[in-house]
Amino acid sequence: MSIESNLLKKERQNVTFSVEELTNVWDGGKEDTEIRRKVVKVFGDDPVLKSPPICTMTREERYTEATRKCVYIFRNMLQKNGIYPGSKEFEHFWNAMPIEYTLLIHMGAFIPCIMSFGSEEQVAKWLPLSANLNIICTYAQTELGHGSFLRGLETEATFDRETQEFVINCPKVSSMKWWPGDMGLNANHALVMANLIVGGKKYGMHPFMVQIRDLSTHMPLPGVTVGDIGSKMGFEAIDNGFLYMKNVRIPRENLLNKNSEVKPDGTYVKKASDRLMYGSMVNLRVNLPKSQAIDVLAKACTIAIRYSAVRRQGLLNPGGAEVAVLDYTLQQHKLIPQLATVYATKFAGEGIIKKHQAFLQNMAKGNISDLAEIHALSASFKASVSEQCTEGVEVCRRACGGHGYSQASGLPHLLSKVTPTCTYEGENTVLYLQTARYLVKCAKEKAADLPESILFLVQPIQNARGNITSLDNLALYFKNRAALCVQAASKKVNQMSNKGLAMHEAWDKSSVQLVHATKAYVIQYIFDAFASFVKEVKCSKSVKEILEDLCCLYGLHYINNCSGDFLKLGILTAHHCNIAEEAEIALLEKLRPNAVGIVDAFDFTDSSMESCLGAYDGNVYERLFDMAKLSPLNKEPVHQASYKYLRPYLLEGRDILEGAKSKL
Ligand SMILES: CCCCCCCCCCCCCCCCCC(=O)SCCNC(=O)CCNC(=O)[C@H](O)C(C)(C)COP(=O)(O)OP(=O)(O)OC[C@H]1O[C@@H](n2cnc3c(N)ncnc32)[C@H](O)[C@@H]1OP(=O)(O)O
Ligand SMILES: Cc1cc2nc3c(=O)[nH]c(=O)nc-3n(C[C@H](O)[C@H](O)[C@H](O)COP(=O)(O)OP(=O)(O)OC[C@H]3O[C@@H](n4cnc5c(N)ncnc54)[C@H](O)[C@@H]3O)c2cc1C
Repeated sequence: MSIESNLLKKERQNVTFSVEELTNVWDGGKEDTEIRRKVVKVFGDDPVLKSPPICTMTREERYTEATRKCVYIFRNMLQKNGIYPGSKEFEHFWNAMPIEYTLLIHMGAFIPCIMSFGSEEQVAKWLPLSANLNIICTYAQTELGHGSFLRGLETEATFDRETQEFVINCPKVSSMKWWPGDMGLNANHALVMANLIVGGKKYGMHPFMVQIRDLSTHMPLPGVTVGDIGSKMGFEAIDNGFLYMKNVRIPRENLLNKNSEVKPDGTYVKKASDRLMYGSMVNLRVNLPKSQAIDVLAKACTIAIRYSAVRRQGLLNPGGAEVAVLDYTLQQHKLIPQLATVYATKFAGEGIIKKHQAFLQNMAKGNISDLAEIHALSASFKASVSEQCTEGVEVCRRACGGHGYSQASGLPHLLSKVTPTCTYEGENTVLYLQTARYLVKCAKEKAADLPESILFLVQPIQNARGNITSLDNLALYFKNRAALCVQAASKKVNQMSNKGLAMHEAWDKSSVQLVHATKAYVIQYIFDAFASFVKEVKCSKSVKEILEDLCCLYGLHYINNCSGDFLKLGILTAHHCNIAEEAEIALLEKLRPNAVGIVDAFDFTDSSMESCLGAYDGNVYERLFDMAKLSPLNKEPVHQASYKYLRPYLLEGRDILEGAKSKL
């Protein structure tokens, strides 16, 4: 056993709580842990799902491997292993997925969309085909020229009464669909968001099923120009695509018509609120943070904390032995708060998923009264979590020094996976502004007209009592700050408008404060939800203590990072801020011996991380060396480029050096 493995073994011996029990809490119960492990094992044991490490493959190989494996998973493995939407197995399915995958937009975005936009007959037609991969369909909304401002989308679907068809056109280069996942190479259909035009009248964005490739040859159909948009910062395996359509004709029935319909005579019938057109985005914003951001940060923490526990660098005591970098207070200050973020966002996210499920049940009965609340909550939650996790992964990467820059650490891959969560499914600033709109409206309402989650905005500010670092008091500081920030931002909008500015100008001039207020709102939501979870969860004292400490650390770390705000608003005094700083440092010291145990509790398999720094056994140096040997550049002892370009000068060097030697 290597020295490094021994060091991790010792770390594990010092852990003061049951790692298995924390795993159960993380998974949602003992039974869930068993199910997750079962799913992970089935996938992990299957030889068809083995591939070379991603950092040794080209982009083309990565796309090919990911497609090969996903087709196998979706066609052969899901049904066979009882993994279907609604099952417990499905909830843990992400943990078993290969490190890279394609067909995500088809499975994760298109299928939910067909279910929310399609009539019963349309769902009956398209759902089995797509579930069996008999068709592959992308979600084509964003265009080259517009992504955020959906009313600016330019693709048109014009109704031709004569032929009972819609004619799809991208009038300009800027109107071509750009970015949709699975679209470049795999999809033969696209759910296209286009402006509906009937009899010269525009009815706004509607969803259309458009076939883009031939069913037998997979060649693009007449009028369709489609392909891959090229290399990106990450997502090498995914064929994000472009799609240009010129006079592409589709049958009238291909307008997904659950919410609105065009009759054969051209009559437009609206069956439900326009807002439901945005429903698919709410659905993804609620569901993507866990798998695409929180788990990614959890993996980055696992890698950085295990590595920091084995990496020896420098001395704490003059004359003493070299210490693990995790023993430095500053390294703890970088990494342990990231662990707190993982826990806070995961448990707060579960609350939002439950709220969304309740909303969907009500919607099925025709009641969409909670739509504004769930839209505001999911938009700001997606924005805040993606931001916190992206920052957190980069902190973890840099905390691994030089090796964190190597693809072999697994950290650059995680960073490039989490970064676009700040952009896709709604650019974060744009989403914060959506929530701000709701908050400003709520701030003007009477308490009786507001949902419980927002009531604090209009209630009198309460003073904290007793220990300032108690979870109750921390929750109160966050609530007070959110209420005061929202009130201040609303006041600014009003003042600007009273000065004579048009409402949209007043809004833009106040937008810095509005986004700040929204961030304050969503952080109070996350803290409150995590604190409530910690209070209610049934577990042993030692596990509860870990969760309480993580919750307290989440609150204190946030407050210490923006204490100016709390001071400015009169919520905390300088004396309170000093106490909060010291309390955070004390918590870091307290959590340090359990840090490896806490990341072990995430229970990630080595193959799900592909990290030389983060493997369970801690054998970092051997793994780094082995991975370097696999680099395609090391295939031959001398690379062709050296022979081709360097050799003439190297030979000159040889002659000079050997000449010098013979003169000696
Ligand atoms: C086997 C696999 C299993 C999978 C499991 C699932 C796991 C998931 C994993 C999937 C990973 C996903 C990977 C990547 C996906 C990327 C896909 C995309 O980016 S796709 C592209 C994503 N693209 C984007 O996200 C685009 C972002 N842009 C937008 O969303 C909109 O254009 C806008 C909302 C910002 C403005 O639009 P505009 O028309 O100017 O609107 P106004 O401002 O004038 O407001 C009008 C009124 O509407 C209201 N309202 C608004 N939204 C909503 C809503 N959602 N709801 C309700 N209401 C909403 C608003 O409050 C207001 O109300 P009021 O005040 O009047 O009462
Ligand atoms: C990896 C990846 C996968 C994607 N997958 C898909 C997909 O499957 N399907 C699909 O349809 N799309 C997809 N997209 C596109 C994605 O949804 C858009 O990129 C996103 O919605 C942002 O829109 P945009 O690119 O137009 O940014 P822009 O809106 O142009 O943003 C540029 C800047 O302008 C700012 N800005 C914009 N509006 C405002 C405003 N009102 N006030 C203040 N500031 C503003 C933004 O904050 C940002 O700083 C994907 C994108 C990526 C990166």
